[in-house]
Order: sequence, then structure tokens, then C-alpha cells
Amino acid sequence: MAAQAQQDSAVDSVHDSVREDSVRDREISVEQAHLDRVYHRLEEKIHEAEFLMNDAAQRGQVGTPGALAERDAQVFRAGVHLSRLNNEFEDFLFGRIDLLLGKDGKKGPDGAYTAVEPAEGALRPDGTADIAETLHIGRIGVLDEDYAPLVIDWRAPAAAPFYRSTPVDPGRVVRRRVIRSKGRRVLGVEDDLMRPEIKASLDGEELAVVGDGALMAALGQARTHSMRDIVASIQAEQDLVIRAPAASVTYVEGGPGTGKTAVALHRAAYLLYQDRRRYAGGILIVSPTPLLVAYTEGVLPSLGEEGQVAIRAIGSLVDGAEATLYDSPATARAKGSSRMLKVLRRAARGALEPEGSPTLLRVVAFGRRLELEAEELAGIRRTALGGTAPVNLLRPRARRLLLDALWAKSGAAGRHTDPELAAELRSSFDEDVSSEDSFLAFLDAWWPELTPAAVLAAMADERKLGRWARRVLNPGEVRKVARSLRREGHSVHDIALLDELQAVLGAPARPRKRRELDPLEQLTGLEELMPQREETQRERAERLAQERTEYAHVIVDEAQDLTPMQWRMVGRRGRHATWTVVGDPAQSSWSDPDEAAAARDEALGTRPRRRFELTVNYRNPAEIAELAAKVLALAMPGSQSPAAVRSTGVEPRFAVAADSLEETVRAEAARLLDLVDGTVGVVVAMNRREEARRWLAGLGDRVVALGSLEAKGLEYDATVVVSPAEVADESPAGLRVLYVALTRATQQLTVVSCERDEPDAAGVPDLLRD
Ligand SMILES: Nc1ncnc2c1ncn2[C@@H]1O[C@H](COP(=O)(O)OP(=O)(O)OP(=O)(O)O)[C@@H](O)[C@H]1O
Repeated sequence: MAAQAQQDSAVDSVHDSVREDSVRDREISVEQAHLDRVYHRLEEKIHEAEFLMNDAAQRGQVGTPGALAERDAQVFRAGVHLSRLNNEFEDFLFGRIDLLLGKDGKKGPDGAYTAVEPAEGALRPDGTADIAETLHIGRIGVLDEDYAPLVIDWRAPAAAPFYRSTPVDPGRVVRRRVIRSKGRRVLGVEDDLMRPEIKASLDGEELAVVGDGALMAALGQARTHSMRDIVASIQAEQDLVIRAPAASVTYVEGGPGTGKTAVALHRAAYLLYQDRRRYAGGILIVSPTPLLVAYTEGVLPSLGEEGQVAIRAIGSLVDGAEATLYDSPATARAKGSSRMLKVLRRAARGALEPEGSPTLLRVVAFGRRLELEAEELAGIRRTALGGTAPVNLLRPRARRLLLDALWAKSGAAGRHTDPELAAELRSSFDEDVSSEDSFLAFLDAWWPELTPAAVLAAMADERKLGRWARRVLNPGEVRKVARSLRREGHSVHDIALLDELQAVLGAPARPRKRRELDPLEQLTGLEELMPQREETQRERAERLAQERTEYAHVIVDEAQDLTPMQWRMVGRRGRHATWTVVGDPAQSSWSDPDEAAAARDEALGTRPRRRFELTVNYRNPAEIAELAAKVLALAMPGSQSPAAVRSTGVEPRFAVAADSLEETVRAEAARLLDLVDGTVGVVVAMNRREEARRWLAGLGDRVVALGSLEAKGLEYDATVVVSPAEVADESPAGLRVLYVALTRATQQLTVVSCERDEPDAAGVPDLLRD
């Protein structure tokens, strides 16, 4: 009997899976037919565009300006479609929703019923319902020949229910489907039922359901070294942030893996879609590290947006300077603090008197030798420097004061009583003196035009810095800051100082020198004969984007890490901007979060803030999140860690480096490389990162070694966290940095301990025990 029952159930399950496969195949072919229509329509559009382009070329610029503009716009749109088609994106069309009839039953501008809630009677009392409308959602919108939507742009209002609908609050959505395709071929579909309790039919047939849902499928995929967009599985709480109105400041907090970075990137694409003209002023996304920039920069192009969005690391915001060095935590703490403001202001004024600054001005005017001596010069300098105007802008004032003093000495002041003649005499005196080489040379040496880099270099002199930092930095800080400035290159904190100095110094007062003429050109006069090449529109757009220092919208990722000086720098780039600020205080690597919060408030001004919270961890399995929560409890007692959305059943592994740390880490990394298809990250304390790179030599490019601060924002299939105690003891913010390190893995985590971690018999380090 039992054997028979077992056999029956085996037969049933084979039948089930055959049935499932055939439903799946049928649903795939339904979507394939739709995708074929979309491509057919796109090809028609491209032919139209090509015809228009040829036609335009043959007929030249004939037609009314309006018609020409319309034709250009059509050509442009078709060009966008064309380039998208040529790119053969993995999933041009990725979503579909099947909806009940809407409350008002009226179609909106994009062809969709606008109502959010179902119409009365859409659900029959017996629990059945008809699907009234089906919408397909993709990276860009496509209309058929009758202007009915074949594909709706994911950012259009009609697409919002695709993201917003949940089983708790389904609205009109009965089934949400994610379509997986590559180029022109549909590979699979994954459905989520938003109203599992009803029996819905579409064109007289029961609505089919395939797969376990797209989110889990997306989360389980192996990671590469580039972030993927999440456009097919944005969750409701994330969608609220992405589509939040751009007024003033949108402020988002959420724990590790809650999708803050993903949301920030999708928001940039959404804002551009929604008001392209307004954001022609540019969107700046500030990222903490070049590694995170490299990791995320492919997302926007995959969403169809390029050009108007600049993703820059915080150490690359100043043109011509690039952060390549790290500062010790104590040095960083001094350099990032708003105390530096005072030091920089003093340094900018102090740097005006370099060693060997002249102490005597001697000129000949009106046939007399005139001199100003050290004390007089110092007095003039003091007067010129009164107030807080930028130092470089004070040079004309200093020059005038020098001329006044020389004039007073010349004795010519009382020569004429007639004011007009007196003024004429004075003006010819000024002209005489200021065209004299000795005067010009003196001015250049005595009031040099300062650059931010020159002032920062002057601060490398401990004695001078000590003077400028008196009662602001302590002697230990002065020593450390000066020493760090003597290195070749800049740290990420130096970049904010350079930017501040640019503001303190002001732009140079003199017009820029003309380009030196090529002697050959001078001889031949070629330059005058050769027409100057006009900049093309594209070159101009690129140049303006390069030169841009202010943006229409600023998005700050990992905002908890900005130091007060960095907030000032970023603030200057968005004085008239709207903002999106995303971060997690529990991951802050800055030692004094209160000071940074005050600087942030200053940068954002009094603009009203709209706050959002993201609460679900999409990255870490519950097993890893649980371990990380132990460190969170130490780092920020009382704070809540986000709920992990899935569990893998794989517990974190603990290994102890008994003999050689190198061998243990290498073996654990190799083990994980065997277990996962994607990437492995090995996170070590900052001072170990060079040696850790050597440890992993030869293991291939799926594995990388990272200093703890470099791991920010990144993720890997598996991670090895080396010596939690070393990471935690690195800086006053060490426990929060360790929390970051422990939350980078999407599948597996190994913690390697050494003696300092005081591991127990199971290898669990002291910091991670209950
Ligand atoms: N709705 C979603 N669908 C699919 N994947 C998602 C979704 N939301 C987030 N993810 C994935 O979860 C991971 C974490 O996202 P993200 O890096 O944006 O989080 P974060 O909040 O910035 O994390 P952290 O603060 O740790 O840097 C990424 O792999 C992202 O693609």
C-alpha cells in the first residue's frame, strides 16, 4: 500500500512538473510574441528615422523651423532606440502587470487606466475577476502605430504599480511578472501574485503563475565586479524614495544592503526622465571611493541615462587633484574637522609671506628715488588684509596702498591746488610706477598670487603650521598633519582642504595670460591666417560638464562618512540644488558623527527635509546579518539592524590562523572561490592591505583584497574578514568599520582570527561572541 502511494505521489509530482514546464513554455511564448511586436515596431521607427535623415540630407535645411525641430526630435528619438537595439540589452523589456479595472475606468496620457484602486464590481462576490488591462514595462517606452503603449517606460506614472503593489496593498495589480530576456529572446518569466485569494482570468483563461518571484531570483545571482540595476525588482519602500518629488532634501537612512546605493542611482535616472530640462544643469553623485564609483558606474547607462550624471569619488571632486593616499585615523580626524577652517584662513594669509619675501621697495618716479621699508610694508600688508575677502582678490588693494604710500613720499601731492590737475598728476605717477619692472617684480614677490596647492605645501612646514594652528590644533596634530603633507600626492582629506583654500583664496585677480605664440606661427603669421576651429556642440557640452562646479541635483551616497570639511566642499557644488542624501549612521567611519551632522546641516541649509527609511536587507542572508548585528550592538547600542529578506542555511565560518595568517587567509579565500560562482572579497585592516594583495597572488581576478575603508558600499558573493579585533582597534570608529566589513557578503562569510582576537574553542573571536 505504502509503496503504491509513494509511486502515485512520484507520478503526480512528475505530472506536476511536466504541467509546470508546459505552462512556463506557454507563458514564455506569450511574452516572446509581445517582444517580437516591440522589436518589429522599433525597426519600423528606425526605418522612418533613417528615411528622415536621408531626406533631410538630400533637401538640406528646407522647411519651417518648427517642422525642422520636430524632425530633429524624431531623428533623435529613433537614434536612441537604435542605439538601444544595437546594444542588445539583456532585458529591454522586463516587466508586466495584469490589472483589474480601475475605479474611474479612464485612460491616462500614457494609455493606462489611472486609477490606483479597482472599480466597484471588478471583483465578483464569488472571488473571481477579469483582467481588464495588461501593461508591459521596459527601459524606455515604445508606442504602436496607433499610439497605444507597447512598452511603458519604467519611470512613467503608469509603471509605478509594478513597484508599489504588495500583497498587503495590491491596488489593481493581480499578477506582477518579471520577464528575463537576452536581446530578442525571452528566456524566462517569474511571477508574484499580489491577490492570491482571487481567481482571475485573462481573455477567458485562468491567469497562469510561473516561478517563485523575481526578487529572490535576482538576489541569488552571482555577483561580478559591477553593480546591476534593480529595475525589474524595485521594492515598494524603495520606489517611494526613487519617485519622491525633488523638492529640497530627500533624506534616506537604512542599514547595510537595504538598497540605498541602488535607490540613489535609480533616482537619478527617474529625475532626469521626469524633468529633463531642469536637470540639464547636471546631477552629481558623490561616492566615498573610486572603487565604489567603478562598481556603480555601469548602472545608469543600463537605465538609459548617460551624460547628465557625474558620479565622482569624494577624492576626485577638485579638478586637477586626485586622492591617492590614506591618512592615519588621527591625521584624518584633524584634517576633516571644521577646526581646519580657521587654520586654512590663517595659512592663506600667512603664505603671502614666504621666506625671502622682499623687505624693501625701491622705485624711481618723477626723477626721484622712492623707498618703502620693512615696517612700512608690513603696515600696508596689515591694512590690505583687513576683513575676510579672498586673499587673491586683495592684490589690487595692496597695489593701490603701495602706490598711495609712494605718492605720499614723492612730495608731489601738494604740487597742484587745482583738483583736476592734481588728479592728472597722480594718475601719471601711478602709470609711471606701475609700469616699472622693479615695481612689478616686487609685487609678484611680495604679494604672490597664491594657489591652493602652494598654501597646502606651505602647511607642510611644521613650524609655520604650528603658528597658523595655534590654539586650534594641538602640537601632536600639527606634527601629524605637517608630516602627512610632506608626502608626494594627496589624501582624500587634502582634496577638501584644497577646495576650501580655493574658496578662501578666490580666483586670481589678473586676467589669464594669453597662450604663448608658437615662434614659427609668429614668423609665418600662420595663426592669423588659419581660421579658428569652432567647437562642436558635443565638444562644448562635454567641456561644460567637465568645468561644471555647481549642479541642479546632488546625491550623496554613504553620507554618514563625509567629514565636516567634505560637507563644505560638497555643499559648494549644490548651493542652488535639490538634494538626495543617503546613509547609515551605524556605518560611519568618521570619529565624531555629531560634528559631521552639524556640518551636513550647514551644507543643506534650512531646506525642508523629507525623510525615508529603508528597512529590509537585500544583500546578506539572515545568518550573516545576525552575526553582524552583534557588532552593531557594540558599535551603536540600541540601534536596529534591518531584517534580512532571505536565509541560505549556511552559517558563517570561523577559522583561526594558528601559524601563518597568510596561509590561513589564502586557503579560506581559495575555498570560497570553489564554493561561489562570483566574487570573493578579503577585508583586512588598512595597514595590511598591501600584504593581503600579495597573499592572494595567483588566485585569479574573482578575488580581491581590500582595506577596511575600501570595502565601503561594495559587495561580494563571499567575504573573508581578517582579524575583527585589528579592524575594530584601527580607529575610534573601528567597530562601525567592522560592521561594514561583516555586511559585504551575499552568500558566505568566513572570519579569520589571530591571537589578538582571543578566539574560543570554536574559533569565534571575542568581539563576535554572544
Ligand atoms: N529591490 C531589489 N531587487 C534586487 N536586488 C536588490 C534590491 N534592492 C537591493 N538589491 C540588491 O541588494 C544589494 C545591496 O544594495 P545596495 O548596495 O544599494 O545597498 P546599500 O543600502 O547601499 O548598502 P550599504 O549601506 O551596505 O552600502 C545590491 O546587490 C542590490 O542590487
